[in-house]
Amino acid sequence: MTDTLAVTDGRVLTPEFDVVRADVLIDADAGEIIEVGPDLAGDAEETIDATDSLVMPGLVNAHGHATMTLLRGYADDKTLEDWLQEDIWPAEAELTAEDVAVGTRLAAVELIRSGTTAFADMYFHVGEVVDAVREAGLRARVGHGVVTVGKDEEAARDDFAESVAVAEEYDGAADGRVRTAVMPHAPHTVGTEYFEEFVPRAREAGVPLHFHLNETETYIDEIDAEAGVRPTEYADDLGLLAEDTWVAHGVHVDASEIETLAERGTAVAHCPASNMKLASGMAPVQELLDAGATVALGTDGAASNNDLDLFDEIRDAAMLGKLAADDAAAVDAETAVRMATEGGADALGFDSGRIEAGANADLAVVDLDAVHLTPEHDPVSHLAYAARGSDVRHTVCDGKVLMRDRDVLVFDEDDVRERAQEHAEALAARAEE
Ligand SMILES: N[C@@H](CCSC[C@H]1O[C@@H](n2cnc3c(=O)[nH]cnc32)[C@H](O)[C@@H]1O)C(=O)O
Ligand SMILES: [Zn+2]
Repeated sequence: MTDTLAVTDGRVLTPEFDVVRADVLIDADAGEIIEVGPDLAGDAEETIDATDSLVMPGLVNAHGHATMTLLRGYADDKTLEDWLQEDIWPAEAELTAEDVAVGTRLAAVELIRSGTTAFADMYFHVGEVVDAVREAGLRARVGHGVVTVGKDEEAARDDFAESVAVAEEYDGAADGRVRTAVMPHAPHTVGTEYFEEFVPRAREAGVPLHFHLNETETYIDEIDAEAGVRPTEYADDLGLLAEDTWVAHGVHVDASEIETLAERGTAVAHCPASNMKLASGMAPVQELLDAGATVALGTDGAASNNDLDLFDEIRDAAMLGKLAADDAAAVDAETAVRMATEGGADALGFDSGRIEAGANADLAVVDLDAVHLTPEHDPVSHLAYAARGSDVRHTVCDGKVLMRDRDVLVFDEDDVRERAQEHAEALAARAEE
């Protein structure tokens, strides 16, 4: 007999965005939703209570660098270029595999606490990331980030080759919860000849690609100077754009680039908090959506955010989307919540982000019994504009309970925090030597 779990006595956010009273019955072994409907508790071996709560799809963080939690608050208030070159890259040069293990666990606890069940990760020491994901019970699309600028030919080729090898090695790890992608950092930080050599190899390996696109004007100028075209056209010519590819940011995309992304089916992971903090600009999210592009949400690394609470991104995406469009009706509440759930799942290629029979059992149960959520006119409005990660009571991923009544079950949280503090201090000391 299969293990079953029922989420009982709550209200459920349906794929149509109706809110209905229903239980959710889950096959915990298969990690799938069996049924959504009334009175299913009797059929289950284990139950979790959702009284006064809203059961929503687990949030999907579609762009980030989990280990960068160790650099949270390390360097703030700078442009992207200065911040990376003066602070982040020197610190990352000192990062060890153990730092990645510790930092990714810290990120995992934060994600679970705020109802995120799937995330994307572009970093290095990917084996450590995979181990942390396995232990956390989360779902992730991970990859090794490639930078070739400043490297000699051999080191550059090794870096890209490693990204392909890592993607092949770990795809399907952690009972299939880990999927992979080849992750060249950005069009301007990887040389053309390396894209030409390795993109076909990534396609042969059957894995997606993920990279930063048009994050700042400076980055666009670099491609313009080198190739005389917009970066999206440059990426398209190199075969980088496809349905299973998703890009981060897409801040400064013009009308023809928006059309290209939509035509290729390449999703955009919008990172509003990171874009505001680094003053990168305002992504034309409503225009992307109107063109038919899939838009997901990401936090980016914690060092440019400075947390991993996707409820902030939902709210920021709605707010910034209105400002960018100069239209208060742009990026409405439902749209913003959809980007953080089904948009992210579609971008990352997971059958999650919807609470319906047959989908992955990835859920967040949000406690609506709170002063800042009173009164209730429209729960979807609350999810977009008033709820926060700390309102999440239970987190379920792949049919397993990762957090119950705000108690994270998969890690010793105090131990994770203590080790993160130690590793962050030692890292900062090495970087300043
Ligand atoms: N193997 C590469 C590492 C690339 S990982 C991905 C990189 O993205 C960097 N990163 C973090 N946030 C941002 C951002 O907002 N824009 C661009 N890069 C970022 C991060 O610091 C990390 O170095 C190397 O040898 O340097
Ligand atoms: Zn990034």
